[in-house]
Amino acid sequence: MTHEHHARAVGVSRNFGTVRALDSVDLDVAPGELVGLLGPNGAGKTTLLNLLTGLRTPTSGRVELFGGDPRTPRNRLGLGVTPQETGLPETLRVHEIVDFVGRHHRNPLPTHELLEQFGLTGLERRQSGSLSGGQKRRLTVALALVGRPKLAVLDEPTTGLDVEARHVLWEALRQYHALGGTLLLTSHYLEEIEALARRVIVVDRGRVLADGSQEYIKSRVDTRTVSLRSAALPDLPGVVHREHDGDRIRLLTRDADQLIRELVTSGADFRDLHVAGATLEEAFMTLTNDGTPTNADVATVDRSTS
Ligand SMILES: Nc1ncnc2c1ncn2[C@@H]1O[C@H](COP(=O)(O)OP(=O)(O)OP(=O)(O)O)[C@@H](O)[C@H]1O
Repeated sequence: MTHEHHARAVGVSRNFGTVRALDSVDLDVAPGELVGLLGPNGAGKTTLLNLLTGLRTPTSGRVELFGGDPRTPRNRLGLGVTPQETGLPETLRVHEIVDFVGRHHRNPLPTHELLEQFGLTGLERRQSGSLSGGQKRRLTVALALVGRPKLAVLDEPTTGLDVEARHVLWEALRQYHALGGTLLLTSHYLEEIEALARRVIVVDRGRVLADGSQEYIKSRVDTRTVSLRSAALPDLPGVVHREHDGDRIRLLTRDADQLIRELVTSGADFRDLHVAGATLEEAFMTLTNDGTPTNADVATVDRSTS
């Protein structure tokens, strides 16, 4: 049976005691989409994935998986999931774990093929307890795809991976998508969403702030980056976010013209001035906060050190 949406939330809210984790969220994921869910810590991303995959129920509103109730086992057959945290049986070998999970599916991917895709070839006979953190993470994401799911829901699939391992995983996910798979993933790495997702959904404080193509998200915020070199720059009005890399300073602002006027009248010594449009990361920062540190800052640090 085909459905217009693989996953859908209609007016969904979820409370945990007095915390409103999700507040009237509407979301749909159509077959073949590759959707990135972005949001700072505590935004509600995991809660949303848990509702869509049937691990939790909404306080109000409706969720659908393949057109039905996500808690009905039949509706979950086409679903592959990697939660934020997973445990693997430590004494089982890698191939035993993949074979075991694969046997729950009608048409599993051959184990060697899956391990090759995820850069795990050669580790078949290793006990999972002896794998590195990054190898374990790749294995748990691979397990979500072993059954050739129609929809894969991955909560921060690359957290803890080094740059090389992250790229291997991206390639595996791209391959899954190219073969018709639908992907909904969260990430703290904005460059990851930028590299992978066609559609981006920005969530904060339980609400969807923006939903659309990367270009749309960027255009939602009329933000510019003013980049310059200066040994000492005073605080300037109209700066949404400020970042230092040696003497290179990046100022995020909604009004570059005004900021440059302020810069000149401040009398600060500066050189090598550039003005550029918003990257997805900058759009995200502007949408979700006005200067307080968020995961976007973490992602920036990660990029600069990688
Ligand atoms: N089981 C729970 N009991 C109480 N509060 C919860 C529970 N699960 C989530 N919350 C709260 O709901 C809000 C949303 O949490 P959620 O885990 O969905 O955010 P997130 O966007 O996935 O965050 P992160 O990026 O840190 O993983 C937070 O305020 C969190 O503390």
